Amino acid sequence: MKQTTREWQQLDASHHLHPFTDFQALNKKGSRIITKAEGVYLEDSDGRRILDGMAGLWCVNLGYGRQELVDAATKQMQQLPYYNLFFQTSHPPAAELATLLAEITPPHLNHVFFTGSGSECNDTVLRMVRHYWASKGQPDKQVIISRHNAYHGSTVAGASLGGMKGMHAQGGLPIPGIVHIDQPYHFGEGEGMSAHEFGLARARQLEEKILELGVDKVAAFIGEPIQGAGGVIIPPDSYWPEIQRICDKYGILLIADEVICGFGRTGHWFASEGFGIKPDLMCLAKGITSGYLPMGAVMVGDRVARVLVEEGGEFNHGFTYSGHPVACAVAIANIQLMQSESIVKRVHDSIGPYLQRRWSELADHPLVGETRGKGLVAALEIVQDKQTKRRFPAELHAGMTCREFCFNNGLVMRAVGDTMIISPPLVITEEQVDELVKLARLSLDLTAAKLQE
Ligand SMILES: Cc1ncc(COP(=O)(O)O)c(CNc2cccc(C(=O)O)c2)c1O
Repeated sequence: MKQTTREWQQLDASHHLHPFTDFQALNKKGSRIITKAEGVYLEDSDGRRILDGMAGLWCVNLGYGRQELVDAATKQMQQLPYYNLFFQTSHPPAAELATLLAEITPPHLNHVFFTGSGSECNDTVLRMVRHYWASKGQPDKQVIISRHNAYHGSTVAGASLGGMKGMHAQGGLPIPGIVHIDQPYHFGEGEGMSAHEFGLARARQLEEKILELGVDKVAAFIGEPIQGAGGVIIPPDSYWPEIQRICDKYGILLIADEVICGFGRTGHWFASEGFGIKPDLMCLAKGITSGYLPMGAVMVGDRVARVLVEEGGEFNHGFTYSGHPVACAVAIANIQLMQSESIVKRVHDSIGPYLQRRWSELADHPLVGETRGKGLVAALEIVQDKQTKRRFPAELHAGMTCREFCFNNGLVMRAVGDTMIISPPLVITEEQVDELVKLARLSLDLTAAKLQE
């Protein structure tokens, strides 16, 4: 079906409702048609090459065009394209991937519940932790505490666990039994406190909330080690150890949502290791298959797995595509490539520090109030005044303006409000990091000129 860009755009506008999109605005503008990709580069229907600074949606960790992943999918598709895990059946890819995940995740995480996405992971953990406490004779321990501006997906439970007002406003969310405390966003909400004291203050809101609700009502706390879609909110070092201490003190379960942070993104296989926390449950998706096929997995810690296995009876939950065999085969090949190419070590020891060093040079730009990052995820804050950190008036849409300049200059950067984000494939080279930073600086220059018009 060879079409011109305009023809693709017309078909798309006539029939396709995009996620998180103002449909009318996009139809006026016309969608950008991405037709192929290789390494860290996309190509659009006009042949333009674009450096994918977002690895798709934080997920194409091994980059595009990895033939090993295509071969793994083809082989499994030919062998067994689908079978389910419901009828007391399993298949080799599911058993092999579960074993591999138990090996590469922290030592107390030895059981896997497969899903089809990150949102489905979070729906799973909500039901799982409530079932866990009910199985222990404490059915009233139902509440899950999350954070404002968290992102945990778009299903009803995922969006409710998330803390995004715009999502809660559509569909009558959050559902009961989910409450939110403030996020550890020092740049935006630090109120003049040092990072250390701010991290403790925000973590201690968890203890206040537990005591307000009653320990006998609280099932778990959920958090992204680094909040991704909320704007790459990297908590102060004092934050996570205090959260862990409070969870341990009151015996509530700790859920780490590593859909973005997992699989090497922060320079560790899993960010929980880097932040020194020991989650009872860990949600994984995105990088598990480098985005080549949809997959999610909930890692279940021994404390929870023992109760579910020995006392839980049948856990009435699961999905048609839980542990899809082809997705499992691609995930196995993906993880094995990460191991054989020492991807995580390279992020931790070389390309991660290199990117963070080059990225931090942008802090001298007149528009930039702060740069921050860890491993191969980074952000910068666009401000009108560097000293006071005053933002531009919202109606100027500084972030979206910068994002458009990026695209037009051949770079994908994500804008969350006036925070610009990068999360490139983990295989990016130093030369490509240089190109990314150069294009980012050019886009900031163009944005500054536009905002001063
Ligand atoms: C931490 C976290 N948890 C759960 C999900 C949901 O995963 P699924 O999408 O596979 O159901 C996510 C997904 N994160 C996500 C998804 C789509 C867009 C963006 C963005 O930053 O624009 C971020 C996520 O970042």
